[in-house]
Amino acid sequence: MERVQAEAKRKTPEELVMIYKGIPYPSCICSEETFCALESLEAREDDLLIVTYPKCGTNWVIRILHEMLFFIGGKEPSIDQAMIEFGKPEKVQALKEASSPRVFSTHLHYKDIPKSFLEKKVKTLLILRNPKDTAVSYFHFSNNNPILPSYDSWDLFFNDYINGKVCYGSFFDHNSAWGEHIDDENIMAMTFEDMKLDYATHLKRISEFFGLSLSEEQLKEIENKTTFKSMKENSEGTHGKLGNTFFRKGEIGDWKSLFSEAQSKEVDAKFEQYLAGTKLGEKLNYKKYCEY
Ligand SMILES: Nc1ncnc2c1ncn2[C@@H]1O[C@H](COP(=O)(O)OS(=O)(=O)O)[C@@H](OP(=O)(O)O)[C@H]1O
Repeated sequence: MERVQAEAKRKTPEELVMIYKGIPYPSCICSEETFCALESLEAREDDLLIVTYPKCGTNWVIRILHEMLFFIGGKEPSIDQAMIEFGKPEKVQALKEASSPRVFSTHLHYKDIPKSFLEKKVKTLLILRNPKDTAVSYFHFSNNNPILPSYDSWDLFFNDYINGKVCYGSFFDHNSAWGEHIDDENIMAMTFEDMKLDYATHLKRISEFFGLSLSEEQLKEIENKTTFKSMKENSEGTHGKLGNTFFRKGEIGDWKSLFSEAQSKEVDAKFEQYLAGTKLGEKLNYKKYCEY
């Protein structure tokens, strides 16, 4: 990872981004070759898939599933914790050979998920977060992670975010396309906010969804190990020098520290256009978390 970051520091902001099938990605860790190789990744019925738009709680849920599988099988899944789309094309071979159960995570839009995952109806946990906190988290992450273009101001970032020009494209496109599948039998959607406010209940729902039978004591232990505080304390070990960047505040409502009223209204308008009246929109509980 340090080599990748050193390489990133030599690139111009434009060079840090590559476009694949119309969507921008961080060029230091994504490539067309890897995307092509992923198309031949065969899913297995016992795979576990986590889907998120960036900054919605991916690392939190990956850790949860690793801890759960540790209790079930006595060892953690062999796959590294990066998104399936990150890395060199050879890495896809390692994913193919990894022993079951495999925990995969991705920020890909629905249309770009390897087809086999859809055909095999792999159990998929979709983690959602309100678009305003997601934006603020993404802004800080972009300015602290050399592989992403950095921004001289929040306003400049906001402009790219609202126009879908950040890596992984538009939050609203991503959410509305996944939202069409929210009732698929193999998909369970859960919000960052619900997890924060009623963690024990949602931890149990995750274990039940994936058919992982855990005792109350085991769930309690997982809960304690995966609090924000605990994950932040261990973040240097799990995420190296970027640990503090991955585990920044872990709060609901931090968007109020940066959004202007006009920016808030712009996001409200996008929500109305893309998600209001949909099941996913309802799940986001937009009024509660995003009212200015
Ligand atoms: N355990 C726990 N509890 C509460 N919040 C947590 C937890 N773990 C991660 N986080 C917060 O999730 C945000 C990072 O999201 P991702 O892991 O999806 O980031 S990434 O897309 O993979 O870079 C980022 O949000 P912000 O703090 O708002 O920036 C993290 O702090």
